[in-house]
Amino acid sequence: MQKKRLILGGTFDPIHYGHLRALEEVREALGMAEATLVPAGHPPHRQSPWAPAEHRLAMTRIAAQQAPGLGVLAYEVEKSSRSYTVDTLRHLRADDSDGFLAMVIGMDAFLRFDTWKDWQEILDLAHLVVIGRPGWPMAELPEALRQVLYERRVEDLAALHGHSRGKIAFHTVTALEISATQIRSLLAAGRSARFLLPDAVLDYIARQRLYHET
Ligand SMILES: Nc1ncnc2c1ncn2[C@@H]1O[C@H](COP(=O)(O)OP(=O)(O)OP(=O)(O)O)[C@@H](O)[C@H]1O
Ligand SMILES: O=C(O)c1ccc[n+]([C@@H]2O[C@H](COP(=O)([O-])O)[C@@H](O)[C@H]2O)c1
Repeated sequence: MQKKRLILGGTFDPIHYGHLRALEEVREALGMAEATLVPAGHPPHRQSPWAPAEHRLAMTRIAAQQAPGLGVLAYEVEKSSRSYTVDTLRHLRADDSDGFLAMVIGMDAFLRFDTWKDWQEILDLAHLVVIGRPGWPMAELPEALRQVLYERRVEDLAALHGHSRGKIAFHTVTALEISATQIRSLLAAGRSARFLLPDAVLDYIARQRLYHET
């Protein structure tokens, strides 16, 4: 069955309003009813997330309950191997080879996109929606990515709808300078992280004592 799918992958350690608001704004700008968060199980590029995958999945599910149409794909957490984005996209394409598939990626992640496993295949499996993030200028883009932009960039999100995959669009979202690193530091120092992430996620963190001093 052909679907329209919009995904945002992340370590989500923990998920916060920077993630949620960015995905919400892209979803709305694309005129889509649904969007999916994809927590990474074993991120290939990090030594180790702070919270175990099952807790990051649980926090992501709690956050997703806040909005109708927001879903969570547990695929990367449920498989034992490393979470390469290309594998997840192949998995989604196995279900729906022709449907519209777009992946949101922050500018900080896009600047290193040419180091991702089979990154050129990723571009043939899905659209990329690159969102601006405070402090990460485009000027730092490596040459390989400049070339890819030259070949694949479209003017705006609306132009993606003419294709099911393979294009890159930039979209500016409300700049929320929130990071999971900042939240972990605040909590470890015994300080408040309220209003940076959903209260229900904070309650879960407190119950599970995930980032607090021991
Ligand atoms: N405040 C934000 N605004 C827009 N995009 C964001 C924001 N925070 C994270 N993202 C994007 O969301 C995706 C997942 O991010 P991730 O889970 O690594 O969060 P993070 O806050 O960057 O975490 P950490 O501080 O641990 O590196 C990435 O593509 C990242 O660029
Ligand atoms: O597949 C890869 O090689 C790859 C390399 C770096 C990052 N990613 C994915 O990019 C997303 C954002 O990563 P991060 O570190 O910002 O949470 C997350 O879904 C990662 O699995 C994927």
